[in-house]
Amino acid sequence: MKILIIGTGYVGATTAMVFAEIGWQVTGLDIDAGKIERLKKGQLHFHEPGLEDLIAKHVQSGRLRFTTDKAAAIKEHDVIFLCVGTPSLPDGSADLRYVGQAAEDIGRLMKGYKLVVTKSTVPVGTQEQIKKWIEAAQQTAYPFDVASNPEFLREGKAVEDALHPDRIVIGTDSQRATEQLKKLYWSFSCPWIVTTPRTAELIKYASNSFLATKISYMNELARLCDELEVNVKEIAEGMGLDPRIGPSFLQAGLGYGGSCFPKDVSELVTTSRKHHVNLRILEGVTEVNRMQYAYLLDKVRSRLSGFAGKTVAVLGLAFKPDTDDIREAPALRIIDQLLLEQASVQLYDPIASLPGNAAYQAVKFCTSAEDALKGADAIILCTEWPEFAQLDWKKAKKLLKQPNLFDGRNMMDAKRLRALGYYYQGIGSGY
Ligand SMILES: NC(=O)C1=CN([C@@H]2O[C@H](COP(=O)(O)OP(=O)(O)OC[C@H]3O[C@@H](n4cnc5c(N)ncnc54)[C@H](O)[C@@H]3O)[C@@H](O)[C@H]2O)C=CC1
Ligand SMILES: O=C(O)[C@H]1O[C@H](OP(=O)(O)OP(=O)(O)OC[C@H]2O[C@@H](n3ccc(=O)[nH]c3=O)[C@H](O)[C@@H]2O)[C@H](O)[C@@H](O)[C@@H]1O
Repeated sequence: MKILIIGTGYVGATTAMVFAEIGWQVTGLDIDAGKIERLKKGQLHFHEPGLEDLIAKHVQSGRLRFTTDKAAAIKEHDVIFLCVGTPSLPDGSADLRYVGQAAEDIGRLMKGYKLVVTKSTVPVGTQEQIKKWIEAAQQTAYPFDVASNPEFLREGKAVEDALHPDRIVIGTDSQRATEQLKKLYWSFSCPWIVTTPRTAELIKYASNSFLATKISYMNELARLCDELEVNVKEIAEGMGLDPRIGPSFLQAGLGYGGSCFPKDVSELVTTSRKHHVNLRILEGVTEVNRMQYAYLLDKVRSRLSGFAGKTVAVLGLAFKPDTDDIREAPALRIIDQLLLEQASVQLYDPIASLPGNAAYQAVKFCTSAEDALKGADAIILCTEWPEFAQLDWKKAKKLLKQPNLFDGRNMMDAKRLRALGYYYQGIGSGY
């Protein structure tokens, strides 16, 4: 079986690598010619640890190739994975325009049987819609099957997650599709869930939304911790030792960002409303997350008695470490608000960069953390890059106008920084 991956972003490029790594012949197709040109040379168009080396390895071995030629690619491959984006529409629901275009291409250009597998995160019922799109575009009624195969990888850990998944979820009504997918994933020994397309689609949204719920729960609790002079990190540790709770996703901070949690929670809430079900917990999760950055900014504003004329060093821009992805990054909201309130912003991130639009012209983008700290009245730590923990904070203090450190990721040792003379505040750092 030859595999075609439509969409070579984070998920598509990683999926292409995985199938090449386990021995299949794989082609990546994208409408973005720039991305494809780079991938053909074994170069990645985003930062993801370890991925570029593996892609280069398989481009060189000939097992992995990339193209923009839809017609040839769709004709030549029997198994097609959809890995295109599904961003949010203004009403919060998922924009299926790219999925629709890819399905339409497949229907129009197929010349024999195809198995069409959706890895993109799509609302419940989308497999039925994909079937309709393909049928509507077909000139000849070639047979095909559809299957949902949601992806659970994390950015920054994509290689490890995709090569060693916790589970493989397949949603299809077709026995032939199930057998083909089992063959494709031959080397994986993790648990399998084979179910209906709708169940598979909902498993993905329910998983992301639950993880987002854990985060918002801890963030709300962190606010209480601040009032009670209790440290939320110790609360998380104490809770996490209960195996029914588990230690992961209990880190309070600036809230969740990224291309998935915000859009997926919002899609699930929107879909539920259409079905006259109010997911009140998830509405609360969204609301807590929406205001979490403001909770930290309030602390900074009050310490500085307002932002006008003040210099603020923002450390970290990416929505989390080990990625250059800034989609829905809390740091962006913080910068927007600081600029609105006429602060001077000095920003440093080891990898991520700001969007090129005029709104950010006023931000001084620095080449090191030390550079960003020079003359600052306060530091806001937005992403827990390990290099920030390793900074010489004693020396750094001399660069600052005022030693105010606001740790939006609770990553620093509060006691040590206070002993060095910093005014230190985390989120729920309590005492
Ligand atoms: N980024 C992540 O960590 C994860 C993302 N997902 C889901 O996977 C999907 C893809 O996400 P990303 O990889 O982050 O998106 P992305 O934006 O990085 O990549 C999507 C790619 O699809 C291409 N594309 C769009 N329309 C196309 C078409 N008609 N034909 C060929 N290529 C086309 C775009 O040019 C782009 O390169 C989304 O539904 C997302 O929710 C799921 C799990 C993890
Ligand atoms: O559907 C997706 O796209 C993916 O979304 C998340 O992965 P990702 O967004 O890459 O990153 P996470 O590690 O989950 O972090 C998301 C956000 O939550 C924040 N977070 C995470 C954990 C925590 O305890 N506290 C917390 O604030 C992070 O800082 C980050 O902003 C899920 O973890 C993946 O399983 C899923 O496949």
